[in-house]
Amino acid sequence: MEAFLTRPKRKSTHVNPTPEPGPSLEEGEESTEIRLAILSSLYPLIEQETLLDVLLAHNGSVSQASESLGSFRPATRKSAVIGHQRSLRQYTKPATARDDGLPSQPKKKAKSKKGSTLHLYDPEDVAEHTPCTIIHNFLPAELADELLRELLHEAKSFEQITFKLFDNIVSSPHTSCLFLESYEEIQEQKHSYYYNGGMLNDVRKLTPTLAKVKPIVQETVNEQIQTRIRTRYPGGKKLRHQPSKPWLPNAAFVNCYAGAQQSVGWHSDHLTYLGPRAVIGSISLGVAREFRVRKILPRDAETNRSDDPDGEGQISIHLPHNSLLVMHAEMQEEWKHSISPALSIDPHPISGNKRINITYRDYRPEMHPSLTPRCQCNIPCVLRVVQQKKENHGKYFWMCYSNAIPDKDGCSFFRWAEFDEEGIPIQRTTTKMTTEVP
Ligand SMILES: O=C(O)CCC(=O)C(=O)O
Ligand SMILES: [Fe+2]
Repeated sequence: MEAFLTRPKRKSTHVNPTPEPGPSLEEGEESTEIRLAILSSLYPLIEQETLLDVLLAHNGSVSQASESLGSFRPATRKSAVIGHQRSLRQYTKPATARDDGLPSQPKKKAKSKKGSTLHLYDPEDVAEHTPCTIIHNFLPAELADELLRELLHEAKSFEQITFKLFDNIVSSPHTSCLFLESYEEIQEQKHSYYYNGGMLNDVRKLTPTLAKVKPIVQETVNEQIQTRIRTRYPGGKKLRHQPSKPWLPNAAFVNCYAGAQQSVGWHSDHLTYLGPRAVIGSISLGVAREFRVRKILPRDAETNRSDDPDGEGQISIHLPHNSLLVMHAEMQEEWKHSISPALSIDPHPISGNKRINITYRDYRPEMHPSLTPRCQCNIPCVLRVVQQKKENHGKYFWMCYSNAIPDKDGCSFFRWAEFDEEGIPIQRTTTKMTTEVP
């Protein structure tokens, strides 16, 4: 443990958080997230909420938390096997009048209390309690199997994404690869787009089946966006900074989780190239795994408490083979997600112990790195949003990326990012620069 924390440089340390191009660490929260990730990589069988509690009990000291966890082995842990269907509709539907004329039971609000995990299987529950919608049996069965076979073949040569964490080079505990539509876009991607401070070496052309499935995802996601706006958003109106124009997926980021222990830590996906209020269409194939989400509630600077501790628990959405999960426009700014390690999995007839995930993404032309600010390191900045602090909550900002580049220490560049109603960046000629991160 100490060796891990203090060793000056280490080739590939296995750690749990933020691979790319999806995830982004939250501002000012890096240390907690990263410390949690380190603990999580050391104790993969202990729930992240428990690890967080232990970490907080030791004032954020990983080594002390690790010491007290040293002999800890969870006595019992809920089975990770995907099984029964539990619906929350009984709690959330308005109660009907009683036959005996007595007043109806008050409507119970299902909450995900801090420290507990609410397991959701039913699409109506998912839409009600999370910023996602799920569609089961999304593709014709044969097409889903064809896509799975094709991507299992591709995944044989996928690599773990490595990035810099303090002075260590660490790698994500699963493999992935980015697929684009044309060779021009691949070249462009390899030479202009930065992720965690570096560029992607392995970018491939969409496979025939990824290309065939793309318009199906596009149509469904656009329908789902409209339904979401109509049924869930205030006044039935799109969110501020959410584009009105249709969602056009032009990239597919494919993840492969080989075995129960492969995972991805808590993160929000980078908005740098997707822009504000990004929507993502995510297909799951092969082994069913748990997708966990939790809302980031702003905290009071003095008490470090949120207004609604009952809203902070984890929600687990079960993602079976051939399901489409739409992460809606409120997701990346306000929630975090993860694929937690599982104790056990049900093998899939085609993929064995593997799960393939495809996230179709709309890399927006107005977010091209040639149009976004560069910091003093001459590298395009990363776009982030204030998630935790009440002050400036929801505001976007650009900051230096290169802290994540091996052998580079980065600079203190910071600039508020402004967007119009449609989420298009507003270019300013004069810029305010400060070293203070909100
Ligand atoms: O595997 C999944 O379902 C999620 C992957 C993810 O969060 C990402 O690629 O950003
Ligand atoms: Fe993600």
